Amino acid sequence: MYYPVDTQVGSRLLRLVSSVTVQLSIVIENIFADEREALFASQKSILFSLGQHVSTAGDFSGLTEALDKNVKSVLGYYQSEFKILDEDKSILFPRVGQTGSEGVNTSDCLIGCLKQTKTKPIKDILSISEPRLYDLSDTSVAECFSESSYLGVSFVLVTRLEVDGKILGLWIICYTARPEVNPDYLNLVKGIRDTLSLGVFNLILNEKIKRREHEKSSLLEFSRAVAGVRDKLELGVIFHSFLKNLCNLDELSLHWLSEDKSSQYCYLWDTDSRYAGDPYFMQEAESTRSVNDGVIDQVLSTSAPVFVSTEELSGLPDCPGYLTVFKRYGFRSIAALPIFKGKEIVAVLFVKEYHLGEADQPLLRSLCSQLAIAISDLIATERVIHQLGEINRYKERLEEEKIYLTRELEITHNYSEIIGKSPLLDDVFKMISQVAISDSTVLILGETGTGKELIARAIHNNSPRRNSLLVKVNCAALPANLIESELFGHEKGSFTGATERRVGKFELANGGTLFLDEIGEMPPELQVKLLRALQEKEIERIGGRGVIRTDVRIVAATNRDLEKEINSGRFRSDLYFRINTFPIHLPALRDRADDIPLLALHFVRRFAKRAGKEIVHIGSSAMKQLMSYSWPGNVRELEHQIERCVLMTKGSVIKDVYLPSPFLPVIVKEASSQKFVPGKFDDFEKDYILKTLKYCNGKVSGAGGAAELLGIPASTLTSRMKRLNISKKIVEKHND
Ligand SMILES: Nc1ncnc2c1ncn2[C@@H]1O[C@H](COP(=O)(O)OP(=O)(O)OP(=O)(O)O)[C@@H](O)[C@H]1O
Repeated sequence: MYYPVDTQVGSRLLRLVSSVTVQLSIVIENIFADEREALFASQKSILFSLGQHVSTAGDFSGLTEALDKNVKSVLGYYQSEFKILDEDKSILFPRVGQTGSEGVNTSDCLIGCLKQTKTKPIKDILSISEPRLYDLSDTSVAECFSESSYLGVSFVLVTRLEVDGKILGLWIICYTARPEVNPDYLNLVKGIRDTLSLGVFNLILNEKIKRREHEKSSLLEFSRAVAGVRDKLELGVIFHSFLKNLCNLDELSLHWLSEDKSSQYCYLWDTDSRYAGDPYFMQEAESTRSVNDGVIDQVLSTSAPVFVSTEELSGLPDCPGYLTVFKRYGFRSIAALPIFKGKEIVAVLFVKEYHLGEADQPLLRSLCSQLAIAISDLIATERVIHQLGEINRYKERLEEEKIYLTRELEITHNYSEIIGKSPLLDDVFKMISQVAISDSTVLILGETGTGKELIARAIHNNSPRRNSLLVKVNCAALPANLIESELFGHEKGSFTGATERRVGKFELANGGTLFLDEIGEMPPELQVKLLRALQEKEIERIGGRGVIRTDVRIVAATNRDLEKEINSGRFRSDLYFRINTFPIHLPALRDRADDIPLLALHFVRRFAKRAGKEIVHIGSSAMKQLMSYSWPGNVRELEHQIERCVLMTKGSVIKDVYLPSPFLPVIVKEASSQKFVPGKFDDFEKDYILKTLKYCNGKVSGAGGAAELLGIPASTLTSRMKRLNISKKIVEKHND
């Protein structure tokens, strides 16, 4: 309804209205100003209180608590989160400490949600300095906040945290419904963000300082631990505990490179890992391999960590087994990290599914370079110990050789010549030249004193083994219980009396020839062991823990009829067949009488020289006697006979020989003239030896000694005397 206004009344009214309007405007303006001031004051007090709480927050958890306490109700959010950039700004790490409504800790959902800053939406978000609201139903950004949407968040207001132009990360405010974001709200958010930025900056700095201190103390602890390491085992334990605990590295294996970087082998591995006990891994890892496995070669060429998925691995053309094992045990990826000693890469560390954070690198690098120094020290020590062991073994062998050669020198005379031109000896020479060059086992058969040892030496000296030792073992001269140790050696403490470790004759003869003299006397239990050693070319020291490979040529000799010995059960037929591959029969001296003058003159020259006499000839009657004697003791007997003649001869010609023929029939006669009384063979043997000793006035060895008369070596007689309990006293008693 419209009322016409009296112009006078109307203009008065208009003036009144306009002055009221002015007044009203002033009042309203004042009210607004008051309200803004109140809002400003409340924002100021919020920011003030927040600032106080932020400055005392010791970590991101405290920071979030401070936020929730001071601004959560004002901003009306559901939860808020921080994502902080790593040092090289390539990754956004969610920081532990986000709390949801009612204090629900959601941090677990966010662990591991790393964001690569190079990817499109994250890159864009980081480039905006002003707070921006994102609707999570928009798929182009939802992926960046996937963990939030999982918690029922539908909007996020994201703002960059920065101090002096240095971007620190993002503050993400999460809402379950669209918030009303007006300019006042935005101003408050910005104010809070600036306070938070300072808090975050301080926290990051604080963390850095703490990390450095931790690094320093860890390194100190590590070097202390490593300094006390004595062996690989101890180093392995330290290696695992430090790298696992400090750098969170798991399932480790360290591959050491050769000096020329062409090959590598696994030096240490995680004994707790699932694959550690896998025989395939062990076999693969412990053997030396080329570095060209598609991974280590990459590390070497780039001098940087290499990350490979196990899928990729199995596609590599020559992928070694130790890498494929990782796939078999379910690893999705492997990191291969170079380990430096100074500037040189000395090893590569394989780690399971590992993301190498920038922050971990300095500590890891320092730990690894200390480890590398420790390993190279250990390897150098191992090498020195190994070399010392080798030197000691070598010294031991040289020592044994020296003892042996000295002993040999004492007991042997001149074996360089085999004297004789008879057709029978010629046949022997032919056989020696046939067999010497081969590695065949030779069995020399012949009566005592026919020169079997001489032939054995000739075989050795004409064989390719001549520069190594010919080692002799007299199987008859040693008691049965000692022959085994003599042949195979023993470890210290392996039996009573084994006070020192001893290298056996088999080992001593390695590369050379072992002469088993009087093999027919070897005790049956040892014959089995000898057969095994000959067949398998391996021996075992008494009390030893492993077998020792040997390369020995065997020459055996006996004056026994081995076939008879087999029939009587004293010699193993299998051993006989093993050693009888190339038999050489030495003729008895009586069967090659043509050689007697040559041999006799040879011995005259030798003994005359030794006695300082000038004897040049053997008279014809003496020679006749020598030629007609039957020589049961063969060349040895002739040798001793001539020695005696030389000693007895005054002029330059040997006119008389002193052959033992008169005495032997005496004994035989005496024995045969008596009425036969059956008795033990040992008793008969004992009696016979005693009588011979009596005849020789107790002289065992040398010219005119009992051994010569009995036609056996002095060592054999001594051992038989021991066995039959014939002591010096008994001999003397017998003489009385
Ligand atoms: N043809 C020879 N020329 C020179 N000396 C010889 C010859 N044959 C044997 N002798 C000498 O005779 C001695 C006995 O020789 P050897 O010890 O080789 O005999 P053997 O057959 O091994 O005796 P045994 O069976 O008793 O052990 C040695 O001193 C050796 O030098």
